[in-house]
Amino acid sequence: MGNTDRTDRTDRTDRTDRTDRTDRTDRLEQLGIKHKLIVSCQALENEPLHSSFIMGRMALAALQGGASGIRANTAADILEIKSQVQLPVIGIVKRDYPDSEVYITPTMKEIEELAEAEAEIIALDATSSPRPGGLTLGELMQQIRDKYPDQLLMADVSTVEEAVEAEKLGFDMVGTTLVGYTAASQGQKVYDHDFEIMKNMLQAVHIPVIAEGNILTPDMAKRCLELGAYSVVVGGAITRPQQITARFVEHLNT
Ligand SMILES: CC(=O)N[C@H](C=O)[C@@H](O)[C@H](O)[C@H](O)COP(=O)(O)O
Repeated sequence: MGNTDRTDRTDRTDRTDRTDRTDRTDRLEQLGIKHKLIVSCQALENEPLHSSFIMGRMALAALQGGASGIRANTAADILEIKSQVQLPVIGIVKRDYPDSEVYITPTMKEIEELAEAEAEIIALDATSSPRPGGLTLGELMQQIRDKYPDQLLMADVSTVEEAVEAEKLGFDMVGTTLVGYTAASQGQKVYDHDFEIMKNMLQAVHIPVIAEGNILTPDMAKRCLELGAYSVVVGGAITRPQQITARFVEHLNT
């Protein structure tokens, strides 16, 4: 009898999870970012363009150029961006914690800030790096899903294994954002060997794969979509003039 009760409860939970997931998949489709360009508008405290006002105008420029979505850091920037453009936002909060290398939306606190700012998608570090407070990614996911069952979640990963794990944990999409930025992916670039890591991720998971990180040219962005990426996120090559300038200068000096 007890077992039957448990089975019924598990079935119900499974059904609810499946319904939530189907709803979220429909909502992702409705955002209109499939096969489209998303522009990341970010400037940290140590960057010349650090300012919510400027990020809002960057987003407006991106909209005028034809972007279909924006990626942004902090609730303040997201609110300003949303006052300028009606585009879906992938929100993150970059915050350093003393006991962890994880800095992209590391804890529930940042998730709450982004949910409050109504980011259509929340992205968080889903690498195997140890998290603040010793919480596992699975434990954090459980907390997020308990509080925000409808929230679309993007896993920023650095390896194929992390992408597989993210899918198992119930993320709605996975991004190549952190390729080259973790110990596990040191020395790699997402575009190496014709985007080999991304191709392997596309083989390994069923959820959408978003190409992000070091996509430097329109050709690269197009290639990502040709290979099957759901969307492509471009940041520095569009919104960080210091990086763009350095690329020109370096080329002139070689
Ligand atoms: C590694 C990390 O912290 N990436 C951050 C994630 O949001 C941003 O600083 C990047 O600009 C963004 O991922 C887009 O990439 P790129 O600027 O290379 O096009």
